[in-house]
Amino acid sequence: MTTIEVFAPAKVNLTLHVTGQRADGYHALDSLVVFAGIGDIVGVSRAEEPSLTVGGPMAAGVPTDRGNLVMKAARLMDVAADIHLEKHLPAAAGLGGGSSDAAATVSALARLTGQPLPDAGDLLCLGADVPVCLQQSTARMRGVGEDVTPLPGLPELHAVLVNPGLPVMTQQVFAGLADRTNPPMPDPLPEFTSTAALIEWLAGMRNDLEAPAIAAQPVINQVFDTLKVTPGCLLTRMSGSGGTCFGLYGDAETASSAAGRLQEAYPSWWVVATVLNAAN
Ligand SMILES: C[C@@](CO)(OP(=O)(O)O)[C@H](O)COP(=O)(O)OP(=O)(O)OC[C@H]1O[C@@H](n2ccc(N)nc2=O)[C@H](O)[C@@H]1O
Ligand SMILES: Nc1ncnc2c1ncn2[C@@H]1O[C@H](COP(=O)(O)OP(=O)(O)O)[C@@H](O)[C@H]1O
Repeated sequence: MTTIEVFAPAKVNLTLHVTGQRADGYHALDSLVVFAGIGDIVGVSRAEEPSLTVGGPMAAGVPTDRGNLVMKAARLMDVAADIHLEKHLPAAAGLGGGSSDAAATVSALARLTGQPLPDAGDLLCLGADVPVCLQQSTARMRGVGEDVTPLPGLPELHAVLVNPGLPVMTQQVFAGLADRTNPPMPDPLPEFTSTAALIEWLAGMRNDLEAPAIAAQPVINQVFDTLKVTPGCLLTRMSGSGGTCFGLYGDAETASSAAGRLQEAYPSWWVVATVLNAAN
């Protein structure tokens, strides 16, 4: 029996500007999206009836029924498959775990069956993050998530991702926005010749969802405070609708030592040192 495995990396929003709201309630975004070295793994093989097993260190609480986005992705492809999902990413964390799993499922099933990939509109129905997650490469994401422009050549970044273990509901965070019409990033984006230049520019950008996410889960403030004082931390920001925040560092060793300190001080938090944008 042929099994196809696809890596589903964490999505990290280096910036997330909310620039408007559509009549259907969805928000217009302008976001610089990168992918991390950590992620879930999706394995698919053909079956008589659809089935799903979920394992891995972050499996607790992840749906194992038709509500799982990997099952929705298989239904969209109209393929009966045995799916095994190995969760390494926290759920409801601003890392697009479910979206990345769904995109990986679509890719895996397309390879398994030879079917074409679904069109952009169908992918968007699985989740606003699914189109960018299908690309798995650095991009500027606009619209509600359907407008994905690849951004090759961005310098790679050494990061620590920190999630305090409390789920954050994306819909609730968008609903808590005080202002829905904020400035986009510059167009075109500047060209970055070094990591330092990129981080300096990022410091002038924003994640507009930080304030409503902190209102929903005040522990995010503690994550920021803790990350900021780790030696060598150059920038902190929240990813997506939270609660995962990231710190950026000048090199892998400094990031890894910051992660070690954080994990020791907060054993219940999910802490990972990783490279963002490596395969870019
Ligand atoms: C905020 C972002 C930023 O990358 O990331 P996450 O926090 O999910 O990782 C995404 O836009 C989330 O994408 P995704 O999680 O796939 O969103 P969906 O399931 O389509 O939508 C969840 C809810 O978020 C709100 N939503 C989502 C996207 C968008 N452009 N406008 C919205 O208002 C809607 O209230 C929707 O009901
Ligand atoms: N494969 C999946 N992995 C994680 N969560 C999933 C998955 N499929 C469905 N879900 C549901 O989607 C919700 C959002 O999870 P997730 O996609 O990880 O959020 P975020 O994009 O904020 O990181 C979870 O609360 C969970 O119930």
